[in-house]
Amino acid sequence: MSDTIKRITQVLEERKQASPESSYVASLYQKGINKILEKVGEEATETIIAAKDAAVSGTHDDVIYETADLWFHSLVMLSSLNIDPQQVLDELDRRFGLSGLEEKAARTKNNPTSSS
Ligand SMILES: N=c1c2ncn([C@@H]3O[C@H](COP(=O)(O)OP(=O)(O)OP(=O)(O)O)[C@@H](O)[C@H]3O)c2ncn1[C@@H]1O[C@H](COP(=O)(O)O)[C@@H](O)[C@H]1O
Repeated sequence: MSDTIKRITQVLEERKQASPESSYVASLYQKGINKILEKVGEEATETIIAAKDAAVSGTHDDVIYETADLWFHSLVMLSSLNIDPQQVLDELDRRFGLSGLEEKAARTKNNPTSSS
């Protein structure tokens, strides 16, 4: 796992014992999964808007900032569900080198009614 993800994951785990008054992450845990998912959705939307702006303006600062917010809140979501981010990285590793088009063709062949 990257050192950055490892360090953040460790802090997110520690924040499960922290008070919501002293920690943003603890305040999210206290508000619960629906609030955390709301933040993920909000940050995803802000990332899309920033990326559309970046595609026109060519400036990248906002899209980097918003993507960091999105990744961070996704890590909070995983942590709140007690899912190790390494499992997501393992899944990406498993897919590495497997063409998305081939994977989709195999999936459609096995389940012809699947539309996604
Ligand atoms: N990486 C982050 C990080 N990225 C973004 N944020 C916070 O995420 C929030 C983003 O939400 P918004 O932009 O919508 O701001 P907001 O209006 O305050 O949010 P709402 O009140 O609407 O929920 C801001 O409060 C940011 O400060 C983060 N907060 C914490 N971390 C990491 O988590 C660690 C633990 O943080 P604490 O639990 O606060 O100590 C920190 O040391 C950092 O490493």
